Amino acid sequence: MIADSAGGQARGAITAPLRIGIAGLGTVGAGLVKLLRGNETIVAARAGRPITITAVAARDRTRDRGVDLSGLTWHDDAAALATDPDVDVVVELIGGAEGVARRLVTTALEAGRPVVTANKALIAVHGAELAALAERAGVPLMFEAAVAGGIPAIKTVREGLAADRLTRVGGILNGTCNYIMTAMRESGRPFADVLAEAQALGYAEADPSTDVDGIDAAHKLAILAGLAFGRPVAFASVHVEGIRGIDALDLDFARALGYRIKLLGLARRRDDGVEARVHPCLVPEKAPIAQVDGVFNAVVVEGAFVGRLMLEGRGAGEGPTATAVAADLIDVARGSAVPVWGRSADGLTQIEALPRTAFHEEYYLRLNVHDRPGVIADVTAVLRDHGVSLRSMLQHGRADAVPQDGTAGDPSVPLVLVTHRTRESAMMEALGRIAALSAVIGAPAMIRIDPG
Ligand SMILES: NC(=O)C1=CN([C@@H]2O[C@H](COP(=O)(O)OP(=O)(O)OC[C@H]3O[C@@H](n4cnc5c(N)ncnc54)[C@H](O)[C@@H]3O)[C@@H](O)[C@H]2O)C=CC1
Ligand SMILES: N[C@@H](CC=O)C(=O)O
Ligand code: NA
Repeated sequence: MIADSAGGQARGAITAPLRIGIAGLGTVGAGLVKLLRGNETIVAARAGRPITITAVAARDRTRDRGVDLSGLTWHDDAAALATDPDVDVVVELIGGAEGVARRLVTTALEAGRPVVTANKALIAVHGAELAALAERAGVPLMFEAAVAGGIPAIKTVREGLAADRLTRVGGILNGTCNYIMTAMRESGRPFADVLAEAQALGYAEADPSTDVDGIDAAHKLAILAGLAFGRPVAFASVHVEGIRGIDALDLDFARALGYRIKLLGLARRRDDGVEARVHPCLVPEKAPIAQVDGVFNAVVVEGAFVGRLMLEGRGAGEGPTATAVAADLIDVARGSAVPVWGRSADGLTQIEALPRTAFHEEYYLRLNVHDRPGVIADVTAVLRDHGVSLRSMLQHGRADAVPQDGTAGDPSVPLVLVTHRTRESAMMEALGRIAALSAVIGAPAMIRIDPG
């Protein structure tokens, strides 16, 4: 139940504006100002009262953000929004699991102020303690924008599917990575160029390595898994790999084999625990998720009664993300309140995800090998020794193949192998031995295969 702090009046009779203070006026913050002004009448009708901005905080007071901030209180210290008497709800759009964002959200909840945030890092890492704080104060902590931008992912998993026993959740959870890999596949443009474009479009995190190293997707996956399985997932236990290791060759081979490569978040309930992981996957090109391109995200959920569903929409950018923040504000204005993890935070323990040695997948392997007799026999012998059986193999002499060891006539060629399902522990051991073979140059590339 929301206390009077969300407007100071009894439910049903609320007409006074909901006064909000926004910390962070970057892509999302400026987008929120534009949306609340552009859709003022719609928002007020749906919220049951106007939502007005009274105060803001950001790093640079002088920057032109394309929005009029005159008449608003400016705080140089964002944390001051938590105690500003003209602010009913604190909107945190700064980012980061620590620092000023954490301080602001903590202080606001302790002061009995509802909080709306887009900060997945903060919720993924500190969501358990923040949920307890919010519950103790009797105020909502909302974060729809934190997962998959404009897709109502939180609401779907936590509320729409509240009655079911969910068994799987995940999908394409990072717009920047999907944008980069789509552009590399479609136009062969270099990684760095496309990343710069994603940054200019406002898709990337302040430190874009958070995107390309898979951490942002892992934050979102941990949140979704926590909601789906009823307890927060210990973020450090999520297995995370990003897209830096994906070579243009892998995109070409994936196409030749009838797949596309996507950075996926996968959380599954198993009899022996919960898997929570983010890594690139080959998915069959005909699978619906393989068609989700560019900045679009896909959230896939499976439940015992509901079966499988997939939501698709823009996962990053000003408009979609601002829409999600504003929807949370409308919920706060109406007085609706749902516990952070869908159940009481009292005594909630965290889930430790299973280690990668427990994964069980099909694998795509790409080796760079000396093109000489016996190489394939050596590689397949190692796989056989570790109980890994092969489904298919591709070896292409490439026009650009060049000798790598200085010996003319013994050029390197890529060798691609696709395995049947096998335990990752066996695959890790086999790959260690394959990498040590004299005919194998450099580290093998390994990408898991998912049915999509
Ligand atoms: N950009 C996007 O598409 C999406 C972003 N998010 C999340 O929304 C949040 C904001 O992201 P963006 O708007 O993209 O970031 P941004 O980098 O464009 O904007 C951040 C804002 O915070 C301000 N700021 C930074 N440090 C500050 C400090 N110490 N004190 C006061 N203000 C400070 C900056 O001045 C800037 O106005 C992050 O948590 C991000 O993960 C969530 C979904 C999508
Ligand atoms: N950097 C993120 C922004 C949205 O969460 C992404 O690219 O998905
Ligand atoms: Na969302």
